[in-house]
Amino acid sequence: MADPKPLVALGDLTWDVLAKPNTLLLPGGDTTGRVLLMGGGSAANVAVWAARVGFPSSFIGEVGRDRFGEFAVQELAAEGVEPHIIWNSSNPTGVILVLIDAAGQRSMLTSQGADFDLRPEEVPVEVIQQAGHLHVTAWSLFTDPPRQAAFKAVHVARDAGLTISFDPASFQMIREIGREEFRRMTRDLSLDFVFPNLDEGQALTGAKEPRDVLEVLQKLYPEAMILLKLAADGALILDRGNLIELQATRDQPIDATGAGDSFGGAFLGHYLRSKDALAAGQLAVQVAGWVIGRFGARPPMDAEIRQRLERFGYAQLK
Ligand SMILES: Nc1ncnc2c1ncn2[C@@H]1O[C@H](COP(=O)(O)OP(=O)(O)OP(=O)(O)O)[C@@H](O)[C@H]1O
Ligand SMILES: O=C(O)C(=O)C[C@H](O)[C@H](O)CO
Repeated sequence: MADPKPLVALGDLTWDVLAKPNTLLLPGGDTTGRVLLMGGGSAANVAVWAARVGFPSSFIGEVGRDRFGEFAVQELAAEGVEPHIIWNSSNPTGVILVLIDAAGQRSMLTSQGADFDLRPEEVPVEVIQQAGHLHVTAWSLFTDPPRQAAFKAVHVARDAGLTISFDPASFQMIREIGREEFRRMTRDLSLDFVFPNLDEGQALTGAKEPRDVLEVLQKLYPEAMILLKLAADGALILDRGNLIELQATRDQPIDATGAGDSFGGAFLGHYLRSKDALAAGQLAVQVAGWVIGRFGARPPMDAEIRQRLERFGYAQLK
């Protein structure tokens, strides 16, 4: 069968600086460093995880013309994500400081750098027109010009018949933009998939209980599949009236950074091929559970994740 048209994620490609008190961090659990630097950015993470489950994927975003930018782009390419990069000579590559507590919960301080310079005229229209799916996050909606760039990308995608997914990214952002304004902006995007976590779902709807949140979200985005991520309580998917409940795995939480992005990327990578929301959701919780048991959003693949992917028929992956 011919390869499906790629997923293209538009938005942030950054470095995460991960720090956890009293823990020495290095990829693979080595103990020779105190702070771990790992590629991040929500949109880039989604592209990487879609690629890791074997779906053709690409990324559009802006990084500084600096060593961090070059390295971040090389990493994407090594993951099999096709980079479409706008190089910025006046603003550096974004850096996210991630503080992780003993329970694995994280808080972030973001310095978006070049991310927040992406202008509508820099969006490579033909890359979107040749793709099958566009993923955007609320990091692009916080300010102009990336907001206008994201709107342009969505309009191009709609005209070219792509499906579109959206991650609200942060409840603080919903609060800062304002619930009504955030709703207005995102309803205009005519989304096919919305991926909030519980905090974001609550901030968007004013409801408290997950099922109430889901119901209001479905009214706000009637055409979309809603995927409500509930951390240790798994996830709920509302697929046009059909409710799917997903149990979380029992992985020991080390660091929650990027759990939601890995969930989204793995889900999309599976679903866009299979159109099977249950199987894609089951894969997504396995992938996200593996991620929370390790540092960072894109820990190096190991035997454990390969085994999990093999159960879903991904035996051929590197
Ligand atoms: N403690 C946990 N135990 C098992 N699985 C978890 C745990 N925390 C998160 N997950 C898995 O990760 C998925 C996404 O987590 P969460 O609900 O925290 O999303 P998020 O807040 O978007 O994540 P992120 O930290 O990337 O912002 C969950 O649906 C679940 O499958
Ligand atoms: O601030 C951003 O742009 C982010 O996307 C933060 C991400 O969640 C973080 O980098 C996770 O890898």
